[in-house]
Amino acid sequence: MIEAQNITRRVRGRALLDDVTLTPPAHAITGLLGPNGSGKSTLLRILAGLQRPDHGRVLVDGADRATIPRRALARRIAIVTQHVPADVDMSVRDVLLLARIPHRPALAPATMDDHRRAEEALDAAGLPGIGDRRWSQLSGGERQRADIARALLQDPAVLLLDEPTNHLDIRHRLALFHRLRASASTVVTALHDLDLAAAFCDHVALLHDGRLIAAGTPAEVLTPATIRRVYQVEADVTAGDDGRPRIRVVP
Ligand SMILES: Nc1ncnc2c1ncn2[C@@H]1O[C@H](COP(=O)(O)OP(=O)(O)OP(=O)(O)O)[C@@H](O)[C@H]1O
Repeated sequence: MIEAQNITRRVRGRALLDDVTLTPPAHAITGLLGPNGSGKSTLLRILAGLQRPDHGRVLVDGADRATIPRRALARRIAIVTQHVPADVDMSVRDVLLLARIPHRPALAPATMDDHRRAEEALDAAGLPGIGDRRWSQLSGGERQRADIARALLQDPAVLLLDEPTNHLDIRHRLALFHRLRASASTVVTALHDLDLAAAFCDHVALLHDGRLIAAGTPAEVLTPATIRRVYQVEADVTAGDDGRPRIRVVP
């Protein structure tokens, strides 16, 4: 559905991404892992079309994304960036309704159904009744949850999330991943929390210095040797009853 082929991105001679090929399985959750500065956000931004690669291409349903009209892409791909903009002078409801624009004729106003769905999206995000609040007045965690609700309201075939849990408390982290698991979208999410990745991702891809060094199931990728190599920490990894790895970083 979405595919990165041989992506290289250089800035002032330095490779932020070096020949990265990623094929996230459709309708599954792919965790994009790697230390700070390893290239996760850059890859997500290139997948979303917010940045261009110097080499390589992104395919969407088999077609080069550069050839697909913006509006058609907006119906298929949604992104939640790491730093959700706060200085937006709009109501929460109006921000969410932006997600429906690609789904209706140009310049047509939001429909009753759009309004109903926006309220439902806020309810599902655990934010009932906040539609009239100003976006700029939400807390960091509320804004992150509302922005994820906006992206889901876009009904994207591909949902790209950059550190979607960095402002969320533990309950809302779990709630988010249960929702992602229930969604039909192909999800690619940058994550620092290896336990969360092990528990919920179907597939993980590990970046290190702009290179993809491992990809596969969490059990295949999240081994003590790989964690040591990439994160330079010692970790005990055991298999849970569900076969998924449980990771305990040795202090
Ligand atoms: N516009 C830019 N110009 C120069 N360097 C950049 C630019 N954007 C990103 N970088 C550098 O590219 C590298 C990869 O950054 P990126 O944000 O993709 O990493 P990341 O894996 O998402 O990191 P983090 O986990 O800290 O969010 C970093 O070293 C960063 O400093």
